[in-house]
Amino acid sequence: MTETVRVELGRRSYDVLIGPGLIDRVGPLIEPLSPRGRVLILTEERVAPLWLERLRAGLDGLDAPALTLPAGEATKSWDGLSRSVEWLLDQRPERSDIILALGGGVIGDLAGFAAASVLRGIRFVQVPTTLLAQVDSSVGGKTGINTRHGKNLVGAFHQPSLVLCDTSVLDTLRPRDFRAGYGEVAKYGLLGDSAFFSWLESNGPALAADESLRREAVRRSVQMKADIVARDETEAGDRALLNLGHTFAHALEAATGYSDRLLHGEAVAVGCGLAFDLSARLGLCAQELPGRVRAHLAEMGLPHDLRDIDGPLPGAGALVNLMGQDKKVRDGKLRFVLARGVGEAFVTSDVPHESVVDVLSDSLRGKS
Ligand SMILES: NC(=O)c1ccc[n+]([C@@H]2O[C@H](COP(=O)([O-])OP(=O)(O)OC[C@H]3O[C@@H](n4cnc5c(N)ncnc54)[C@H](O)[C@@H]3O)[C@@H](O)[C@H]2O)c1
Ligand SMILES: O=C(O)C(=O)C[C@@H](O)[C@H](O)[C@H](O)COP(=O)(O)O
Ligand SMILES: [Zn+2]
Repeated sequence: MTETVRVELGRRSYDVLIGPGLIDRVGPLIEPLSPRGRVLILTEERVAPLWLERLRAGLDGLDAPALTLPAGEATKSWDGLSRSVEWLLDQRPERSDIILALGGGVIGDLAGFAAASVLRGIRFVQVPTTLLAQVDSSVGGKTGINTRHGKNLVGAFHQPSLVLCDTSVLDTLRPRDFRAGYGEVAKYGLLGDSAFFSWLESNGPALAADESLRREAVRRSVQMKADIVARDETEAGDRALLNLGHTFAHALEAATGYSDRLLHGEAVAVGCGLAFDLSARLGLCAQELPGRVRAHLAEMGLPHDLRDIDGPLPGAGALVNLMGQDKKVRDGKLRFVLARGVGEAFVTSDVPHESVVDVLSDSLRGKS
């Protein structure tokens, strides 16, 4: 059973297909995009041994050279970009070729940026292999890399031409990577769909083992993202809601060196807990709401407080300084995505500095 969500962006509209077994049909599915072109695959060393040959078999004999990069967030870097771009140029690409990203959000963001840059833009297809990439990073066209100045600070909006979310590919994910992806799934319910959050409270623990529930979670997440992106492709307004928890998350990822100490989805879970703490502290939402959010994140095995992060962290003041690298900063003021309730997020810069420091200090309390 395959579900389709359409991302409506005029002549750059595209489909997101969701269901088991899509990887075996990649050839016929991408053929209409470029009947004569080649497929240039970017992937990484953990995904390639599991899924590359299967994908190639599904390409029905199409010419499809592949570059296999190191796994992990450090690949979403200048070094990863230059290796990708130089390899793509070695293949003597033409504009009728297609770049195919086979991997999680790291490969998707990197390959998308390479696709935006090579020959000033080649079409690309996302075959996301993590829960996070299926529900979030493969859709919407935000591509880019991290630099020493911060997370995702160099990149481009470059929409894919097709997204193939094969839900059976998630079977090989390590449990920790599945849980991290769930951080972004929970985010959707928290930011804009309280019925979805209630559904997740009932069904979240069963998702990892049940393909049809997983497909439903991916479909609802992708549909919400597609609607938001169609309204606001380049984040002039509503799209910033997708950043719930991220002002905190990106600072924490910088503080932990973009390493396995804290995965992006885990940082988002901690950030969502803190965003609800801040909302309650400012009297915007009910005082018991952060407890409800945390109870669900904890049930899903996700961190939700700074004291849940192993190893040393900077103090509250230093974390606030790191938040200053955020793209939502306006006139030097931090902007946050806060909430009046579950599913009722909004963007505001009306947040006293001391309240942010207090929330961070509380969350650090008891940290060893
Ligand atoms: N562009 C966007 O809109 C957007 C949205 C959300 C997140 N992101 C970015 O996405 C990145 C995080 O993505 P991620 O969580 O997918 O990380 P990732 O790409 O590093 O994948 C997580 C881990 O899973 C492994 N893996 C991938 N697929 C697998 C599979 N099928 N079986 C077994 N192992 C597999 C990878 O090797 C890696 O170790 C971050 O850089 C984040 O900033 C971007
Ligand atoms: O697609 C978006 O818009 C998002 O904000 C999705 C986020 O989950 C994602 O982490 C994104 O990469 C953050 O973008 P940034 O522009 O805040 O770096
Ligand atoms: Zn994110």
